[in-house]
Formats: sequence, C-alpha cells, structure tokens
Amino acid sequence: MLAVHFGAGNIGRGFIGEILHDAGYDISFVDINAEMVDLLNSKKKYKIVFADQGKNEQFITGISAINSKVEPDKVIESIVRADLVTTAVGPDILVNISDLLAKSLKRRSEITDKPLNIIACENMIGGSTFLKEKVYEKLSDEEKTLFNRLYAFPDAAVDRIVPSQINDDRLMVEVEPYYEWVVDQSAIKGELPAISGIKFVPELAPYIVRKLFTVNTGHAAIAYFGYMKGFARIDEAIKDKEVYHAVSGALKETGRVIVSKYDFDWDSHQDYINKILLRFKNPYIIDSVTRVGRSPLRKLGKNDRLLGPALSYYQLFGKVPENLSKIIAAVLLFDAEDDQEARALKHLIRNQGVEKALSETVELEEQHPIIQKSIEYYKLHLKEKEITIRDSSKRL
Ligand SMILES: NC(=O)c1ccc[n+]([C@@H]2O[C@H](COP(=O)([O-])OP(=O)(O)OC[C@H]3O[C@@H](n4cnc5c(N)ncnc54)[C@H](O)[C@@H]3O)[C@@H](O)[C@H]2O)c1
Ligand SMILES: O=P(O)(O)OC[C@@H](O)[C@@H](O)[C@H](O)[C@H](O)CO
Repeated sequence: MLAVHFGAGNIGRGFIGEILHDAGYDISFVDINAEMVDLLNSKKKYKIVFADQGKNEQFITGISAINSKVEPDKVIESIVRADLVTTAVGPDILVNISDLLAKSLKRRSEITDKPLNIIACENMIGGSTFLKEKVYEKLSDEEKTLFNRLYAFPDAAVDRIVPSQINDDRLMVEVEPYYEWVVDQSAIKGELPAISGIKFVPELAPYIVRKLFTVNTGHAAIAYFGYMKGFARIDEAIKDKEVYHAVSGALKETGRVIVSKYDFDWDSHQDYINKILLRFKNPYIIDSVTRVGRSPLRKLGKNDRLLGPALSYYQLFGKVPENLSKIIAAVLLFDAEDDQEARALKHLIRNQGVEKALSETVELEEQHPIIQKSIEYYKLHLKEKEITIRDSSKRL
C-alpha cells in the first residue's frame, strides 16, 4: 500500500509517518525543502524518539521523497498509484498544493476508477473540506461530477506535540508519546482504511472543536502570555502563576462552550483539560513560545482557537470572556522578529492604531465588546510591560 504525504516536517515525519508505517504503508513524502527530500531519499529511513523518561526509539522505513518544485510529474505519478493521500503542510499552504493535487487527481481519473481519500491533517476546522474547495476551483463541471464519484476529502483532527527539531541527525524527530488522530468516517470513499492509529467517528465536529479550543487555545495562551513575560519555553512559562492562571481561566471559558455545544459532560471534559495541562508541562519536550505562537494573524482568525471560542462564548452566555480577551490582547504584543505574520501585525498596529488593526484582522467592528475588552487588556499589558522593563533596567 502506498500513501502520499505532503509535508515532511515535524508532524509529517513525527506523527503521520509513524501511524501510516505501522499500518503497513510505504510513504512517499512530498516537500519543497530540497535538503529534507535528499536526506530522506539517501537514508531511506528516519528515527522517532519518544520524549519521556524511557526515550524509546522507532525507525520508520519504506519511505521515499519527492521535491514537488523540481519533479511535479513524479508527484502526479505517485498519486495515480496511491491508496491514501494526507497533508501536514500548514493551513495557509493548502492552497499552494491544490493545483498539483488537482492535476494529479485528473490524471489518476484517466487511468483508474479506484476511489481515493485525501485527508488534511492541519490545525483548522474543515481542513480537508477547504482543500477540496481549492482543488474544485480548478475543475470543469464535468470534472467535478467525476471527482465527486471517485474522491473524498474527509476532515480530521490531529493531536501530538512535535516541537521544532534541533538535532544533529536532521531526519530524527522527538515527539511526545501521546497522540490522537480522528477522521470523519461518514466522508470516506471505498473501504475504510485499516489504520489502527486512526479513530474513525461518525461526526468530526465535537473532536476538532474540543481539540482546537482546548489543546491549541491552552497552548496559545501559554505562548503569548509567556512571550509577553519574557519566557522562551512552554514548560517554563506554564510554571509562572500568572501564565497558569490565564491558561486555566481560558480553558474554563472554552470548556463552557464545548460542553454546551456538544455531548461532553463537565467532569470528563475537566479530565481532558487536566491531561493536556500535564502534556504542556512535559519536561522532556523542549518547545519554544515562538513556535507555538507562530503565525499570529492565522491564530486571530474568526474560526480559530481564540476568536472562535470567544465569539461562541459571547453568543451563548451574553458575556465577554475575560481570559480569552486577555490572551487576544497578548497576541497583539507578540513581535517575534523571525515570524512574518508577527512583523505584519506590528506594522498594522503601528500604521492603523491598535483598535483598527485588531478589528480588521478579526473582521469584527471596533465597537464589538470583545474588541473593546481586548484593547482594554492590551493597554494594561503594555503598562505592565513598561513597568517590567523599567524595573529590570534598574536592576542592571
Ligand atoms: N507540530 C505540532 O505539534 C503539530 C501538531 C498537530 C498539528 N500540527 C499541524 O500540522 C501542520 C504542519 O505543522 P508542522 O509543525 O509539521 O510544520 P513544519 O513546518 O514542521 O512542516 C511543514 C512542512 O511542509 C513543507 N511544505 C511547505 N510548503 C510546501 C508545499 N508547497 N508542498 C509540500 N510541502 C510543503 C515544509 O517544507 C515543511 O517540511 C500544521 O497545520 C500544524 O498546525 C502540528
Ligand atoms: O501548529 P499551530 O501553529 O496551529 O499551533 C501551534 C501548536 O499549538 C500546535 O502545533 C500543537 O503543538 C499541536 O496542535 C498539538 O497537537
């Protein structure tokens, strides 16, 4: 069996690769990183290390890689033969792979009638559906009908913390042992893939919303609050009382939304939160606040981990969520130099003023109570930051 996987990065190698390998698939990774592609092709295997006391290792074999910039025809040829296609490239990159995917699927339909599932494993609600929309923009009506018969884009939720890797062995990936990969079974075409690491469910929404609005909201809270307070690492930032308070407060707010909207009871959801807080504290995972806070404009999206639950909270309970607003305010102070979106956000705030910058980014009017509350906290954060800088310069 062959799986074609777009994105040989942290999650691609450190999670999807492991699960597909264990299910007996050969994996053809597609990436634009020439060094990664060459290394995968020359070594033909890579190592996963599980970040806990045992530091167990596993080798992933049966792999090859294609540079889609250099050899797009090879990607097409692989997708023609594939039994499964997956992606982990980042939500904003899905559009970039949609053209080659559309060409590959068109070519495949000329050769075989075998159905194919394409699963986007990205941190977003409706990732595969979004990829399908981008692919379908390239099709005639006739091709759309054909694709509807042959291909499916089941949505998915993926959960495993894989930090940025700084290893001498460039292929090795250190990952937390925990994982969860949930896929919408109702959308699968053909036989259900025999992959024991995937949990197939009749309805995905509760799972992706619970994951994004708990794991990723909590993570974002630590990253932005931690960055604001001068921490570099997630496990260190969460030890700070104020950061912990912001995270646990935010997860209470998102928890109220999740329990109200879906069939989870409060106690079992609290257990889920507690397990996640323990994962954030894992001392064997060295994860930076800048990786977790990366792409702040994406994270301020209306359906993403901060505004998504904040808007639902406001609609459901008629109140502004204080903790989520505090975190939204902290995002506005995230000015990591290497992050293109952080630079763009800073530029926007400088040119337009913070109210307008936030209201345009999140597509809500400036008078919206969530915007107003977040700006109030932004001003408070700014004051506290100034005090910290003044105090630390006194110490120097
Ligand atoms: N790292 C985690 O802890 C984690 C956990 C769950 C989900 N995710 C999600 O997985 C996705 C990937 O995250 P990551 O941490 O692995 O990022 P990453 O940057 O490590 O990996 C992304 C890979 O995609 C490649 N890429 C970029 N453009 C491409 C293109 N046009 N075609 C093919 N490949 C391309 C990059 O070269 C890189 O190797 C994101 O949506 C992220 O939210 C990450
Ligand atoms: O990948 P992002 O940028 O959407 O979010 C950063 C982290 O929160 C994320 O990668 C988590 O580590 C992951 O989602 C855990 O499952």
